[in-house]
Amino acid sequence: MPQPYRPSPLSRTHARQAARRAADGLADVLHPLLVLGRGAPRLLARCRDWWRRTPGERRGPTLFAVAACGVLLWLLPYGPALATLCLLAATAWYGRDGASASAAAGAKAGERERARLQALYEALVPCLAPAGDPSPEPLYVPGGTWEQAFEEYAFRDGRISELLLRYPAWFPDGHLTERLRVEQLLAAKTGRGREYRFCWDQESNLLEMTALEPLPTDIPAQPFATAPGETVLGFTDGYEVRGTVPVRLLDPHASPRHLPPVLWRTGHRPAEPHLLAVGLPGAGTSTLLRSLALQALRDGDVLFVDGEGGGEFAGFAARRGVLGVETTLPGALDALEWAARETERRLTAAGRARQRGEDPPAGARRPLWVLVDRPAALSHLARVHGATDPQELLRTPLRHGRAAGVTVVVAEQFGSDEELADPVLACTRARVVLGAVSPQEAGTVLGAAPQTGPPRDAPRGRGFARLGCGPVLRLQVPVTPDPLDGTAPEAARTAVRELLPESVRAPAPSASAAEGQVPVTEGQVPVTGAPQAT
Ligand SMILES: Nc1ncnc2c1ncn2[C@@H]1O[C@H](COP(=O)(O)OP(=O)(O)OP(=O)(O)O)[C@@H](O)[C@H]1O
Repeated sequence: MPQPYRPSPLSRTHARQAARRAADGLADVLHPLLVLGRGAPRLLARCRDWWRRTPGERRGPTLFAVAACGVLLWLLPYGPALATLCLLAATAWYGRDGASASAAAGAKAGERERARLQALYEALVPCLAPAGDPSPEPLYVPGGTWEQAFEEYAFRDGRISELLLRYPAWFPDGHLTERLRVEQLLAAKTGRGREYRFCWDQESNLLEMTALEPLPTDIPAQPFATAPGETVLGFTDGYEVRGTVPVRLLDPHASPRHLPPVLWRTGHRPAEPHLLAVGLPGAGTSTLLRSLALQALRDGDVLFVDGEGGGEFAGFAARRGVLGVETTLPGALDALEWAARETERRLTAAGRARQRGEDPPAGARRPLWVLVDRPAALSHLARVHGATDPQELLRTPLRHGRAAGVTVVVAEQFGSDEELADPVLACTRARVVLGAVSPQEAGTVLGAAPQTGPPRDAPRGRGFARLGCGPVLRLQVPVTPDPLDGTAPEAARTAVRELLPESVRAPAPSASAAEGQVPVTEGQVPVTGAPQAT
């Protein structure tokens, strides 16, 4: 049966490019007409404004002077032609690109929009117009109008969606608190419940505000199309990252979308080999760990240490590639001691192989992920019982994990993050913050404050990510619930179940596939069954 014709994305792109080229060509040909068409309403608007500003007693003489000039031009040889030429020149001048943007915008703005812009301007006056402003012509003055400060704007659904405003040169735009004051005011006055991106152009004293579309919250766990060594932390805005991955949505009837992922590179040469995620309670850090574990299990082994002991990772127990799910202090200590020894063993094995001019053995190459949820709780217990601090045991995997193919991910809650040990803070250069935290709080974890702040009703799994010294990206973690959590949507739990490796009780698929894996069930200490542990 012949298949229905489905245009490929490439041909659509070509069609779009062809249409764009045709439109560009047409715009070039019609450019003079477009300039005149743009200039005429601007000129009219200026004349109307000027007429409105002219006091009543001067309107009569002005009209008389204009009429006299008109008659004179009419009588002069070539007068009408000269007048028409002057009018065309003036129209073209006002129609040029960037000419009198605010005046043009003002002409387009309706009464309600003008009122909104004026209200916003007046709200900004106390922030941007202090007593004793030294500028001869202040941009922000009580009783001033928005046209003098707002260069560009756009409305969407009756609310301001974009704004480019000029701020005074004296404004301390290098101070985070001063910036945040203006940003919070703008966000509050332009409509709550939305997220905004603020770009401060310090060279030109311009602030650009853009209302952002919400990030999609219906992306289930799935095998993402990534290169080896790449892990999807979540999804972000299209303008921040290059490239997209095809994504299936929770709704089985919805067509797949191409979304921009936040990709974290792990393996032997990454700049950010370990990750620290800090979140508000219930914001989704355990979910992030589950999402990472499902991706890591495609070609590696995973060891869970759950400091809270809430059974968040019980669904992973007794699965192939899962070396352990430790929920108690003794179990966690044994597991982390093993992870430290395993890191050393891999380093030694890889070093010896290199001396012989060979590749490291497969057992030293297979990625190992150590996922630690709430280590501060374990450290507290260890202090009480006089045991070794589990975070200290992470020192070796954190310091040498990169060369040994060991990746450490630590998740902690705000409030307990001060109890994170130095090695954890020093070696985790990939950072994630989850929950509706203030930009300052996010900045303490990420090392730079985000240009946006999450709305008060931030969905679960929403936050920010920063890889090394890169930009702060908005992040939405895929829906990856505990498959045993009855409150989570069934479709999302099924997606997780489908990705979980087989149970260790199922017959091994083949000897080579099981190489380097020794399954350990929940509560078992990985050290006893650790592969090639020395
Ligand atoms: N990205 C997400 N999309 C949808 N639901 C989520 C997401 N992240 C978390 N949730 C839901 O929010 C609830 C809390 O998630 P999770 O247990 O991961 O949070 P947490 O930060 O570990 O909190 P706590 O440490 O207090 O348990 C769960 O019901 C989970 O299914």
